[in-house]
This record gives sequence, structure tokens and C-alpha cells, in this order.
Amino acid sequence: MEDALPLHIRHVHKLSIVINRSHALIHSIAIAFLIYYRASLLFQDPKTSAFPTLPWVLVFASELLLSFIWLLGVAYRWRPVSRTVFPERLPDDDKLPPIDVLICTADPDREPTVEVMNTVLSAMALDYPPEKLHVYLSDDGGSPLTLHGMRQAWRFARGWLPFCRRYGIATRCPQAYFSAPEDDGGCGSSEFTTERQKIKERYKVFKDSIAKVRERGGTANDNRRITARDHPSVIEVIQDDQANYDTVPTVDQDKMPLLVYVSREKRPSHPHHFKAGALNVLQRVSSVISNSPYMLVLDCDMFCNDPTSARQAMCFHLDSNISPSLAFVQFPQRFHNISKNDIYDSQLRSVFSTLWQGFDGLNGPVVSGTGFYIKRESLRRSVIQEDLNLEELKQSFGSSNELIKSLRLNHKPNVINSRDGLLKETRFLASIAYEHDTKWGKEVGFLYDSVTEDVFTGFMLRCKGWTSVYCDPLRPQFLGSGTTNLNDLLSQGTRWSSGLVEVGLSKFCPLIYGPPRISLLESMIYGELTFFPLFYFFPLWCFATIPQLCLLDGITLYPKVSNPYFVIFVFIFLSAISKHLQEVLTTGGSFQSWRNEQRIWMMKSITNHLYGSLDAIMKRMGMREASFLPTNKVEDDERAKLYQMGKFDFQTSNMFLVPMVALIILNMASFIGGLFRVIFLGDWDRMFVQVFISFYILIMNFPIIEGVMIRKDKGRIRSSVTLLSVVFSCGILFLGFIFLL
Ligand SMILES: O=c1ccn([C@@H]2O[C@H](COP(=O)(O)OP(=O)(O)O[C@H]3O[C@H](CO)[C@@H](O)[C@H](O)[C@H]3O)[C@@H](O)[C@H]2O)c(=O)[nH]1
Ligand SMILES: [Mn+2]
Repeated sequence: MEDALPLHIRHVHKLSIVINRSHALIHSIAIAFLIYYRASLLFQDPKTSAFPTLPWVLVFASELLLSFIWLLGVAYRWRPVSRTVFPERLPDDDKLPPIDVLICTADPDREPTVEVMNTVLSAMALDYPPEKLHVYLSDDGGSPLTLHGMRQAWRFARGWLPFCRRYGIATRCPQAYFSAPEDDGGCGSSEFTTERQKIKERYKVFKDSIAKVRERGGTANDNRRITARDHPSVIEVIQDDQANYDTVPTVDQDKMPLLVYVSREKRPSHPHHFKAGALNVLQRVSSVISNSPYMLVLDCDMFCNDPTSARQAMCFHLDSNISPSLAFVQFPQRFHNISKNDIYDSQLRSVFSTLWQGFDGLNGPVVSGTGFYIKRESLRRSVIQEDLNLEELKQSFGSSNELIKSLRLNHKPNVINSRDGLLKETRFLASIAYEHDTKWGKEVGFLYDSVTEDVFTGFMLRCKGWTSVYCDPLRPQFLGSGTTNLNDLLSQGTRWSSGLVEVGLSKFCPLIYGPPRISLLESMIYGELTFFPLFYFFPLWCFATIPQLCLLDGITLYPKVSNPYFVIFVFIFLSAISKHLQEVLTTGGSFQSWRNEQRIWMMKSITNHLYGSLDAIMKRMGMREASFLPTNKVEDDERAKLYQMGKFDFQTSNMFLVPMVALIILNMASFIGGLFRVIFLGDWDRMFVQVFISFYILIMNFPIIEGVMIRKDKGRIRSSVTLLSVVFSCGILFLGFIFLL
């Protein structure tokens, strides 16, 4: 193996490095001039200074905060890389390591069962030796409908898997396969066409059976009184029911991976730690059933779009040069339902097409929720850790002997051979009592204490010496459903902001906890990641209100057009937006994508970054409890139509809508007032920047103006909201005049 061809290669993006570092240098010089200008005026003799201090200080503080978060972000652009893999060079199938796939679902109403089962089926159909593949679904809803779905999915998989293997089907998520044109696999032979028709009918039977049970109220012959928040643990290895299916497999090609349903115990009196809690239960249960050294983690809406992802991931995990410290291989989150316009930037282009490449250049990206192949061992220990004795192991991992045995590398559990033993042990591991007084969620497994368990866990893995890689091949390996309306986008954003800021404000703050353990550049990235909501909402609120109030009152906050420092402000503005534009254009985006991303950045900063940050602060002060409302995955036809047309859907909670509309009203007032000053009082030299800020905010947020004044459809902004916003903006004016001016 020593001289074998490499399994993967890494490309360093030299041109981007030159562009990024030169830009960072020039931009920081301009910022230094700005700071000099502001500071020298601030420390002027108060008698000669001709401006009110508070608005001035707030605007300066905002500029400093934005500059600081920008500076942290430079680390993302320091050393971007990308990777190519050669799965054809992997060892033979019998030498590949086993994999456990862990999928989470929480709510059959917000996460349609058929969609969840499509994810399960696509994972079962991965191009990997079936005896080395084990698929586990965690059902936090404890729903009999989901269990029924699993049994039906197993039956369908009996036909689906052999079909995919025989005809080399590339899209192995049945829903995606049957909705696409018919050119996938089979070379168009008549045998293939007949088989395809047959399997399509079976898929329909499968969907109908789930729909029927849903209509009956979700309970297939079930009368247990259980709710999503209150239920015992239920674990079932899905197996063939002789009476229930038609073809018993006889040949190798029809072999099936193991499929296990897990619903952990939940009680209202006990915190269940949301997805992190669910993943930890899956880890324990799978430890005593299959104990594979690698695990693929998937959200229930993230199906495998390319069956080769497991082999691609193994190109890294099996490379002995990097594998000792390699914790996981992360694939990007890509989405199957993004419209051409992507008005909400639901695809998170910048994260997965720009930032993560840079993250990868420095020891690898953070865990990104879903679509990653992780080494089981990394969630149990640091890279270097001495062996613990039995007592210490029990204190960390809990009292299950079977689990302790599974900690030994390559341990093959055998509880599965005794049905009763298996049930007893796994139910114990999935019970609420199990984690009591152990290190689960604190040092072992996915970490609690943040609703963005992915970022927190990923950061701590890195601090324990683990690395990762980012693999972004041309064909998306996984496809999920992105948010397609404003309300879902902002609710999800609020949860993310809250989880991230929670980490930033904890004792694990990356800017303090990071530097002794990881490089400065990496600490900067993790710092950016956990502070950006806090550092965006404050400056953006200031920029949307203070220059405007001052403009109305004739107070100038920026250098005159004739002042040499005017050029510095213009330069910083142009340099920031053109760098962003360059990144968008070089990653396949358009001018329109740039505008959308800028607009969504403003909208999110004003709303969800504010709410999320406040939520995190309140949680830290013990005034609020953590909550996790799963993102809605059910499509509403009418709303989907608006999205496809590229029209904003303002059927959004007032909590999000009112601040945005109020700020637009305020900016309209100040723009009109400013124009008046410029035209009639000849104030343009003094007031140009402030008039421009209002103008820029208005054109960037034109959809809001359109929603208030022009649109008549269902997605418009209702007049009651506009009225409320007028009152709110009058409030801002009133407070501003009292306290600021
Ligand atoms: O109590 C819970 C809540 C959620 N989930 C599951 O967690 C996953 C992610 O939830 P979702 O509602 O889709 O949240 P998103 O905001 O879309 O998820 C993103 O953000 C999360 C962190 O907030 C990451 O965990 C995800 O991987 C990432 O895709 C889904 O499969 C849920 O079923 C649970 O299992 N139990
Ligand atoms: Mn999701």
C-alpha cells in the first residue's frame, strides 16, 4: 500500500489567496484611516466639537464592530482549498469498514413521513456492501405513523435496492428518481422499462399505505396513549414479516442493510436536548448492535443524492497519512427545492461555496449539521488520551456493560442474536435515566448547551485535536429541502443565531478558549461564527436609524464631500461590496444573487440576529429555556408559487415584519427630508452620505416598499401591519429625538 496512488488530492487556490490577502491588506489600511478620523474628532476639545456625542459614539461603535467581525472573517479567506477523490483506488469491498447511518426525525406533521422514508431508503441504497451498512432512524415524535412508515419502507426496499443495483441507478431516493426524466439507468431496454413500471407501482402502494394510516389519525392499530413529549422508548429492528411481503431474497444482490427504528424515552419533566440528545441515543443503541467505526449523520430531509458518498468519504478516512486525527468528512448542504432566483439565499451560498473552502485550508470545517461521515471514536475521546479504567469509563459513558465493551476498537457486539437481550439493553440505553451523572452531552457525544449542537460539537472536537476535511464534488452528494418562505427562514435563523451566540457567550468562547488550543486563524473563524449575529444586529440597527434621525435634524455624522476623508468612507463601502460581488461571481452566482444576499443579510440582521442574540443572552442569564422548533418541511402550493416567481412572501409573523417595515418608513421619511435639505438648503456637501445611506437602504429593500404599496396578492404586507409599523417608527423618532439629539 505504501507506494499506492493517492486516494485524494488537495488543490490550493493560489489566485484566490493573492486576491484575498491583498484585499484584506488594502481594506484594513482604509479602516485604520477611518478609525483615525473618528478617534481624532472624538478626542477633540469638547468646546470646539460641533456634534452631539451619543449618536456619534454609536455610529463609531458600529463601525468598529463591523470592522472587527470583518477582520475575524479574513481567516476564512486566508487559504482556500478544494479536493478531488479517487474512490476507484479504494481497497476491495471486503476491506471497507462498516458504517452506521444515523437519521433524526422529530415531528410527523412538520416532517412528512414519506419524505423521511425517502431519506431512509436513499441511505439504505448507498453503494456500499449491504452487510456493512446499518441504518438507524431516531423518531423524537414517538409516532406510530413513523414506525409504520419504516416497516413499509423495508418492504419497498426489498424491490427498490435490487432494482437500483441491477440497473446502476444514480438517483436512489425514489421520490427524486420518479420525478426526474427517465434517463437514469437501464440503457432503455424493454426489461428495464417493465421493471421500472413495476417498481413505480410499488412505490405508489407504499405512499398510499402511509397516507391511509395518516388519515386514520396516524395510529396503525395502536391504542397506546403517547405524545411527542411523553413516551417510553421503543426500539425495533425492522425485519421481514413472512406474511407481509412477496419476494424472499435468495441471491446476494438482494441483500439488505440492517434497519432499526429508535424512539427514545421522553418525559416532560426531563430535558431531552433536541437533536443532540437524539443523536447520542442513536450512538449508544448502535454501539451495542453494529458498533461501526464510522457514522453518517443525516437530517430527515437530507437524502443521499449520490450513492457513492460513502466511498468518497472513505478516500479520506482510509488514508493513513491523515486518518489518525481525522474526525469527519463534511459534505456541503445542498438543496433540491431552490428557485432560480433564490430570493431568500436559502442555499447559504457563501457558507458552502466560499467560507468552508477557507475553513478546509486550516484543519477543516466545523460539523455542519448533516451530511458528514464521522469516526465514532472522535465523539468519545481526545486525539491523545490515555486508557481509562473501568470505573472512569462508567462515569463517562454510563453503566451499560455492553456499551463499555463496545468502546474497544473493532468490538463486534452480539446482543442482536438474542432478541430479548437486545431489547432490554437498547431500551435501557435509550431511557432518560441513562445519562444521569455521566458525561454524555458534556464531554462525550454531541454536546448539549447549544441548539446549534453542530457548531459547538465541531469546535470542541477541534480543540481536542481532531481535524476534518470538506469534500464538495460536482454532483451534490446530499440534497435537503431549504426554507422557501420568509417566516420559516427567519424562525430558523433566530434559532441558529441563538445557538451560536450561546457558544460565543459561554466559557467556551472561541476567542478565549480557542487560542491556547488551536491556531489564531482558526480561533478567528470560530469567533466569527459564534459572534456574527451579535455583531451584525447592533451596527445594522444603528445604521438604519441614527444617520436618518440626524439627517432629519440637520446633524452631520460623516465627512463632507469636500473633506479628503470622504474618499475613505466611499472606498470602504465600495471595497466591501465589490469583494462580496467578486466572491459571488467566481462561485457561479450572478449580480442578482449578490443583491439577494446583501438584502437578506440586512433583513436577518434587523430581525433574527437581534432576537437570537437576545434569546441567547436571556438563556445565559437563566431567564429562558432552550427550545427547538423543527423547520417546517411541508410545502404549501400557493406559497411555493410566490417563491418560484421570486416574490417575497410577507405572510410572516409581525415580530419579524413590523421592525423591517418601520425602518423602511423611517428611511423614506429621512430620505425625503434629506432631499429637501439638499435641494432647498443647499446642504448636499454636509449631508450627502446620510442621504445616500437612506437611499441605499430603500433600493436594497424595494420588495418591502412594493409589499406595502403596490402588491395586491396574498403575500403583500397587510395594512394593519403597515399601520403598526407607522406607530413603531413614530416611537423610534420620538425616542431618538429625546435621547439622541
Ligand atoms: O428535538 C428535536 C429537534 C430536531 N430534530 C431533528 O434535527 C434535524 C434538524 O432539524 P431542522 O428542523 O431541519 O433544523 P434546521 O435548522 O433546518 O437544521 C440545521 O440546523 C441544525 C442546528 O440548529 C442542524 O442540526 C441541522 O443539521 C441543520 O440542517 C431534523 O432532522 C429534526 O428532525 C430532532 O431529532 N429532535
Ligand atoms: Mn433542516
